[in-house]
Amino acid sequence: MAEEDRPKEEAQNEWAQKAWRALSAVRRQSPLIQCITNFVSMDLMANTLLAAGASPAMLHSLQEIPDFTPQAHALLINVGTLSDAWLPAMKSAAEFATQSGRPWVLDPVAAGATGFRLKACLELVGLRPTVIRGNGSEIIALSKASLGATQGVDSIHESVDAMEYAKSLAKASGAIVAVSGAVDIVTDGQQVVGARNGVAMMQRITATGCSVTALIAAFVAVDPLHALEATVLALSVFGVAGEMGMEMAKGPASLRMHLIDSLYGLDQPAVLSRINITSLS
Ligand SMILES: Nc1ncnc2c1ncn2[C@@H]1O[C@H](COP(=O)(O)OP(=O)(O)OP(=O)(O)O)[C@@H](O)[C@H]1O
Ligand SMILES: Cc1ncsc1CCO
Ligand SMILES: [Mg+2]
Repeated sequence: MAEEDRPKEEAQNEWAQKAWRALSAVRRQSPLIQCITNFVSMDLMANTLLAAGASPAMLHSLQEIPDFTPQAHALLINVGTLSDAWLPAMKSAAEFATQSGRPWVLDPVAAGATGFRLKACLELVGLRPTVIRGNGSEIIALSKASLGATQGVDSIHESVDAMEYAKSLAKASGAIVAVSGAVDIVTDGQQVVGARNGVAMMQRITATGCSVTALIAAFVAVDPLHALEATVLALSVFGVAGEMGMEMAKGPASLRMHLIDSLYGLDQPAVLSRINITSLS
């Protein structure tokens, strides 16, 4: 190795060690993750959390939140199939999580697609999520607080196009902001870290983004004082599972299965050799 590459290599190794420790903590502690999520994502999200060693619970009744949310180690709110009836439950759960000192994570699906959705997402941001994870178009819409520039739930932007918007959203909201894509970008408004794991085929499976947001909730649940690190580690670990799954897959449907199997079976050598995280700031 060239002398000048050594610090980079050391930083990379450090991230990889942290990833293995974080995944091991999730497996050991099996944090309970309350997910208020869209109908499309429920199955893949619950199975992603189980494969990682966490414990998912898809509860969204307003009446159950006072009893249940304080018991959960983290909360995930995803507005993918938002309706009038669900929004009060989302807000109540966010408030209970915060009051109970639990981290909560927001997935602002298609934030720029409709006025109702954008307003709801902005109100949820006002309830101080620990982390916000979206695709490029979602983070741009949320940061600008304006409609447009999205293809429904799919992004028309590269994650790197959203970097400055992510930083300003992080500064304005106090949340860690993550933008998924070829490079997953994570920022607290100052520091920016990139994770380069994953395969493009993951975009061809619905709810991989939703599921990695739930995985972020699980990683933050076991290390709530280091939410930026936990977020980038969750994104990278999910990406590694995608890379390994792709080696066995024939297309999106078999990738979905092999990704879950790979996440479940991830071992230390695979994590240490594949994690690809670098500082971008
Ligand atoms: N070009 C790419 N190369 C590698 N990984 C990618 C690429 N695009 C997306 N991913 C990965 O795919 C997953 C989903 O990201 P994506 O940006 O598609 O989320 P999303 O649009 O919110 O998805 P959904 O709404 O369907 O849940 C993330 O883990 C991300 O890292
Ligand atoms: C396809 C779709 N529509 C609303 S939510 C969702 C899942 C991916 O975000
Ligand atoms: Mg999404």
